[in-house]
Amino acid sequence: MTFPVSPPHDPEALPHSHAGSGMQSAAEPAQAHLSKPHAAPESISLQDVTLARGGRVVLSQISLAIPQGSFVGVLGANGAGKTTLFHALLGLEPAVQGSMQINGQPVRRGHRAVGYMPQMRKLIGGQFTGWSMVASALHGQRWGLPWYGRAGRAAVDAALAAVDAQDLAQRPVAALSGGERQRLLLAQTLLDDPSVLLLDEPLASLDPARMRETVERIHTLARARNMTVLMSAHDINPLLGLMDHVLYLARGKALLGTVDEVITTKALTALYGAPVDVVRAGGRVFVVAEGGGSALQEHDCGGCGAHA
Ligand SMILES: Nc1ncnc2c1ncn2[C@@H]1O[C@H](COP(=O)(O)OP(=O)(O)OP(=O)(O)O)[C@@H](O)[C@H]1O
Repeated sequence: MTFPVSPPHDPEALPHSHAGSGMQSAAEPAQAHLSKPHAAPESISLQDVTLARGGRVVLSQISLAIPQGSFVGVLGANGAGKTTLFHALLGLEPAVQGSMQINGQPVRRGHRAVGYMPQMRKLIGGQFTGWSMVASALHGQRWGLPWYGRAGRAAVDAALAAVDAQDLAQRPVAALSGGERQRLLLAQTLLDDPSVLLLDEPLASLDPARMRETVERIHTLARARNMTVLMSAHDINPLLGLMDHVLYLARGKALLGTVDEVITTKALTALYGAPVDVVRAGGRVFVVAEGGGSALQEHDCGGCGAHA
């Protein structure tokens, strides 16, 4: 997927024409919440939330509600605020204004119901086995706990089994492929049996087949455990057909809805405040800025080749 460059924060108009669609934007704070069969309770909700980094507003007056069990792709150009949003939901970045709840409770640091896979994943502890690497995240601890107790060991075994990684348990992490390490990282996030998973670019550096396999694995796990998943990505295509909703961030605003509601020329042009084309070809979706490649960030050019 390709995204246009997002200019510095400029909270201007978003489309006001989605009434009745279930799509939510910061311009429509009173919009009905996303619908799910059986009226699932809210898993994540934000009211009028503004987030800043380094004294600069990154997301402005965001209001949204995500039902329990939703699988949400979080999309946006570099710097759009995906990681900032995750940090805020983890209680690591206080909101400048507004309120945020997870499972009906105000967000707080160290919430056991929230599993998190960070974006920057240096290979710390590559000398460990897969089992030790997963165990190192028990109860939020990292690296070096010598003894875990019976319950802890069972939790590690269960997490490894959940991601089909028992065969990696005794292998040195340094000798594993990126995709295998990804599975161990996912196992870490499952240790506390979370009801919400925040996954920051878990597909980074995977090949297309591994990307899809990873999304399917996470989707299957999420469905089986009724977990809410927010997964940030730079390419929407591996997520197509599995996401319930897209949360698209641009220019300090957020747009939440189904793929068909959000990933349209009209909706994204309004969100960006600049011409954006959504092109569907061969079962894939591409988002391109008017003027083509030069306006696009290299990192976002998952589909640039198709438009050359
Ligand atoms: N520690 C920091 N101090 C100051 N500004 C920061 C910090 N971290 C991020 N920012 C800024 O906040 C904005 C949002 O960054 P964020 O990391 O949330 O974007 P992102 O959508 O996750 O981007 P990417 O796709 O590149 O990971 C960017 O303009 C970034 O430069």
